[in-house]
Amino acid sequence: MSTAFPENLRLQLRQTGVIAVLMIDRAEDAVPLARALLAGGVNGIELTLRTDAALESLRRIRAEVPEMTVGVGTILTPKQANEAKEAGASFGVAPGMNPRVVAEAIRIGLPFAPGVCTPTDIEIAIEAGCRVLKFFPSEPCGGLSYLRSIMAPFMHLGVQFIPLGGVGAGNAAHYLREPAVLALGGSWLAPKDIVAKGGWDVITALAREATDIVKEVRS
Ligand SMILES: O=C(O)C(=O)C[C@H](O)[C@H](O)COP(=O)(O)O
Repeated sequence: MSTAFPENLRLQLRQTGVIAVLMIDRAEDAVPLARALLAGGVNGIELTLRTDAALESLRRIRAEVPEMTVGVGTILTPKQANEAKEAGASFGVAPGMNPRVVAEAIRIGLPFAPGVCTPTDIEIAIEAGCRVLKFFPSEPCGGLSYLRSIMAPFMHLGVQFIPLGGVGAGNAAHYLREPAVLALGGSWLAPKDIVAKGGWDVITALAREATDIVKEVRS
Protein backbone atom coordinates (compact mmCIF):
# COMPACT_ATOMS: atom_id res chain seq x y z
CA MET A 1 0.00 0.00 0.00
CA SER A 2 1.16 3.54 -0.74
CA THR A 3 2.96 5.45 1.96
CA ALA A 4 0.89 8.43 0.79
CA PHE A 5 3.77 10.89 1.17
CA PRO A 6 6.50 10.95 -1.49
CA GLU A 7 10.15 11.24 -0.52
CA ASN A 8 10.74 14.50 -2.40
CA LEU A 9 7.91 16.17 -0.48
CA ARG A 10 9.30 14.86 2.80
CA LEU A 11 12.66 16.38 1.92
CA GLN A 12 11.07 19.73 1.06
CA LEU A 13 9.19 19.87 4.35
CA ARG A 14 12.22 18.73 6.32
CA GLN A 15 14.27 21.48 4.73
CA THR A 16 11.60 24.08 5.47
CA GLY A 17 11.25 22.82 9.04
CA VAL A 18 8.26 25.04 9.77
CA ILE A 19 4.89 25.17 8.04
CA ALA A 20 2.81 28.31 8.46
CA VAL A 21 -0.80 27.41 9.27
CA LEU A 22 -2.99 30.05 7.66
CA MET A 23 -6.64 30.92 8.13
CA ILE A 24 -7.19 33.40 5.33
CA ASP A 25 -10.40 35.43 5.27
CA ARG A 26 -9.66 37.43 2.10
CA ALA A 27 -8.11 35.74 -0.92
CA GLU A 28 -6.45 39.11 -1.75
CA ASP A 29 -4.20 38.59 1.28
CA ALA A 30 -2.90 35.22 0.07
CA VAL A 31 -0.13 36.32 -2.28
CA PRO A 32 1.35 39.14 -0.15
CA LEU A 33 1.22 36.83 2.86
CA ALA A 34 2.98 34.00 1.00
CA ARG A 35 5.61 36.46 -0.28
CA ALA A 36 6.15 37.81 3.25
CA LEU A 37 6.68 34.29 4.60
CA LEU A 38 9.02 33.40 1.76
CA ALA A 39 11.04 36.59 2.34
CA GLY A 40 11.63 35.29 5.88
CA GLY A 41 12.69 31.86 4.57
CA VAL A 42 9.49 29.91 5.26
CA ASN A 43 8.46 28.03 2.13
CA GLY A 44 5.78 25.70 3.50
CA ILE A 45 2.15 26.65 4.07
CA GLU A 46 -0.96 24.84 5.28
CA LEU A 47 -4.12 26.66 4.20
CA THR A 48 -6.96 25.54 6.43
CA LEU A 49 -10.40 24.94 4.98
CA ARG A 50 -11.84 26.75 7.98
CA THR A 51 -12.39 29.77 5.74
CA ASP A 52 -14.15 30.03 2.39
CA ALA A 53 -11.18 31.83 0.86
CA ALA A 54 -8.80 28.87 1.33
CA LEU A 55 -9.03 27.22 -2.10
CA GLU A 56 -8.96 30.51 -4.01
CA SER A 57 -5.95 31.49 -1.88
CA LEU A 58 -4.28 28.22 -2.86
CA ARG A 59 -4.86 28.86 -6.58
CA ARG A 60 -3.43 32.37 -6.30
CA ILE A 61 -0.33 31.29 -4.39
CA ARG A 62 0.30 28.44 -6.81
CA ALA A 63 0.10 30.86 -9.74
CA GLU A 64 2.09 33.74 -8.27
CA VAL A 65 4.44 32.26 -5.66
CA PRO A 66 5.42 28.92 -7.21
CA GLU A 67 8.40 28.49 -4.84
CA MET A 68 5.97 27.93 -1.99
CA THR A 69 4.93 24.36 -1.05
CA VAL A 70 1.25 24.67 -0.25
CA GLY A 71 -0.88 22.10 1.53
CA VAL A 72 -4.51 22.21 2.58
CA GLY A 73 -5.59 21.58 6.16
CA THR A 74 -8.84 20.72 7.90
CA ILE A 75 -9.75 18.22 5.18
CA LEU A 76 -12.72 16.52 6.80
CA THR A 77 -14.41 14.81 3.84
CA PRO A 78 -13.41 12.88 0.69
CA LYS A 79 -14.98 15.69 -1.35
CA GLN A 80 -12.67 18.24 0.26
CA ALA A 81 -9.67 16.03 -0.54
CA ASN A 82 -10.71 16.19 -4.20
CA GLU A 83 -11.23 19.94 -4.08
CA ALA A 84 -7.80 20.44 -2.53
CA LYS A 85 -6.16 18.26 -5.16
CA GLU A 86 -7.96 20.05 -8.00
CA ALA A 87 -6.91 23.45 -6.64
CA GLY A 88 -3.27 22.29 -6.73
CA ALA A 89 -2.49 21.29 -3.15
CA SER A 90 0.91 19.62 -2.68
CA PHE A 91 -0.40 17.77 0.35
CA GLY A 92 -3.40 17.48 2.65
CA VAL A 93 -3.71 17.48 6.42
CA ALA A 94 -6.56 16.80 8.81
CA PRO A 95 -7.08 17.28 12.53
CA GLY A 96 -8.04 13.60 12.91
CA MET A 97 -7.71 10.17 11.32
CA ASN A 98 -10.70 9.54 9.04
CA PRO A 99 -10.15 6.29 7.05
CA ARG A 100 -12.54 7.41 4.28
CA VAL A 101 -10.64 10.65 3.75
CA VAL A 102 -7.26 8.88 3.78
CA ALA A 103 -8.46 6.24 1.30
CA GLU A 104 -9.69 8.95 -1.06
CA ALA A 105 -6.46 10.95 -0.74
CA ILE A 106 -4.43 7.84 -1.62
CA ARG A 107 -6.78 7.02 -4.50
CA ILE A 108 -6.40 10.47 -6.07
CA GLY A 109 -2.67 10.81 -5.29
CA LEU A 110 -2.88 13.59 -2.71
CA PRO A 111 -0.06 13.13 -0.17
CA PHE A 112 -1.85 13.12 3.15
CA ALA A 113 -0.96 13.45 6.83
CA PRO A 114 -3.89 12.61 9.10
CA GLY A 115 -4.05 13.89 12.66
CA VAL A 116 -3.15 11.52 15.50
CA CYS A 117 -2.83 11.88 19.25
CA THR A 118 -3.05 8.30 20.59
CA PRO A 119 -1.32 4.96 19.83
CA THR A 120 -4.65 3.73 18.46
CA ASP A 121 -4.81 6.65 16.01
CA ILE A 122 -1.26 5.85 14.89
CA GLU A 123 -2.10 2.17 14.32
CA ILE A 124 -5.15 3.03 12.26
CA ALA A 125 -3.21 5.60 10.20
CA ILE A 126 -0.39 3.13 9.51
CA GLU A 127 -2.87 0.46 8.46
CA ALA A 128 -4.47 2.98 6.11
CA GLY A 129 -1.08 3.52 4.40
CA CYS A 130 0.18 6.70 6.08
CA ARG A 131 3.71 7.26 7.35
CA VAL A 132 3.70 11.03 7.85
CA LEU A 133 1.32 11.96 10.65
CA LYS A 134 0.21 15.24 12.11
CA PHE A 135 0.53 15.14 15.90
CA PHE A 136 -2.40 17.27 17.02
CA PRO A 137 -2.96 19.07 19.34
CA SER A 138 0.64 18.72 20.33
CA GLU A 139 1.08 20.78 23.48
CA PRO A 140 -2.30 20.04 25.11
CA CYS A 141 -1.69 16.30 24.46
CA GLY A 142 1.58 16.37 26.38
CA GLY A 143 4.10 17.73 23.91
CA LEU A 144 7.29 16.04 22.86
CA SER A 145 7.67 13.73 25.87
CA TYR A 146 4.19 12.30 25.25
CA LEU A 147 4.87 12.02 21.51
CA ARG A 148 8.09 10.10 22.21
CA SER A 149 6.18 7.62 24.37
CA ILE A 150 3.42 6.94 21.87
CA MET A 151 5.63 6.82 18.80
CA ALA A 152 8.20 4.37 20.23
CA PRO A 153 6.43 1.15 19.13
CA PHE A 154 6.06 2.43 15.55
CA MET A 155 9.43 3.96 14.72
CA HIS A 156 10.74 0.81 13.02
CA LEU A 157 8.03 1.42 10.41
CA GLY A 158 9.55 4.75 9.38
CA VAL A 159 6.85 7.01 10.78
CA GLN A 160 7.45 10.77 10.90
CA PHE A 161 5.46 13.48 12.65
CA ILE A 162 4.38 17.06 12.11
CA PRO A 163 3.48 18.46 15.54
CA LEU A 164 0.86 21.23 15.55
CA GLY A 165 -1.09 22.92 18.29
CA GLY A 166 0.58 25.21 20.77
CA VAL A 167 3.91 25.18 18.94
CA GLY A 168 5.72 28.51 18.56
CA ALA A 169 9.09 30.22 18.56
CA GLY A 170 9.52 29.42 22.26
CA ASN A 171 9.37 25.62 21.92
CA ALA A 172 10.19 25.04 18.23
CA ALA A 173 13.84 24.10 18.83
CA HIS A 174 12.81 21.48 21.38
CA TYR A 175 10.63 19.73 18.77
CA LEU A 176 13.04 20.16 15.86
CA ARG A 177 15.80 18.32 17.72
CA GLU A 178 13.69 15.14 17.63
CA PRO A 179 14.70 13.14 14.51
CA ALA A 180 11.16 11.77 14.03
CA VAL A 181 9.83 15.32 13.67
CA LEU A 182 9.68 16.07 9.95
CA ALA A 183 8.54 19.67 10.38
CA LEU A 184 6.48 21.78 12.74
CA GLY A 185 3.37 23.73 12.03
CA GLY A 186 1.62 26.59 13.66
CA SER A 187 -0.49 29.66 13.31
CA TRP A 188 2.01 31.80 15.23
CA LEU A 189 3.75 32.79 11.98
CA ALA A 190 0.70 34.64 10.67
CA PRO A 191 -1.43 36.11 13.47
CA LYS A 192 -4.88 37.01 12.18
CA ASP A 193 -4.76 40.60 13.46
CA ILE A 194 -1.44 41.22 11.71
CA VAL A 195 -2.74 39.73 8.45
CA ALA A 196 -5.90 41.88 8.72
CA LYS A 197 -3.71 44.99 8.97
CA GLY A 198 -1.43 43.91 6.11
CA GLY A 199 1.56 43.80 8.47
CA TRP A 200 3.74 41.93 6.00
CA ASP A 201 7.01 43.12 7.54
CA VAL A 202 5.95 41.66 10.88
CA ILE A 203 5.17 38.33 9.18
CA THR A 204 8.57 38.34 7.49
CA ALA A 205 10.24 38.98 10.86
CA LEU A 206 8.33 36.10 12.47
CA ALA A 207 9.25 33.83 9.56
CA ARG A 208 12.91 34.84 9.80
CA GLU A 209 12.94 34.11 13.52
CA ALA A 210 11.53 30.63 12.82
CA THR A 211 13.95 30.00 9.96
CA ASP A 212 16.88 30.96 12.18
CA ILE A 213 15.73 28.40 14.77
CA VAL A 214 15.50 25.69 12.09
CA LYS A 215 18.99 26.53 10.80
CA GLU A 216 20.49 26.54 14.27
CA VAL A 217 19.00 23.18 15.21
CA ARG A 218 19.31 21.32 11.93
CA SER A 219 22.49 22.52 10.25
O1 LIG B 1 -7.70 22.70 11.50
C1 LIG B 1 -6.69 22.05 11.19
O2 LIG B 1 -6.67 21.13 10.38
C2 LIG B 1 -5.45 22.44 11.74
O3 LIG B 1 -4.48 22.27 11.06
C3 LIG B 1 -5.40 23.00 13.09
C4 LIG B 1 -4.09 23.73 13.27
O4 LIG B 1 -3.07 22.86 13.00
C5 LIG B 1 -3.95 24.22 14.64
O5 LIG B 1 -5.04 25.03 14.97
C6 LIG B 1 -2.70 25.00 14.79
O6 LIG B 1 -2.55 25.24 16.13
P1 LIG B 1 -1.94 26.58 16.68
O7 LIG B 1 -0.65 26.82 16.00
O8 LIG B 1 -1.79 26.34 18.14
O9 LIG B 1 -2.96 27.64 16.36
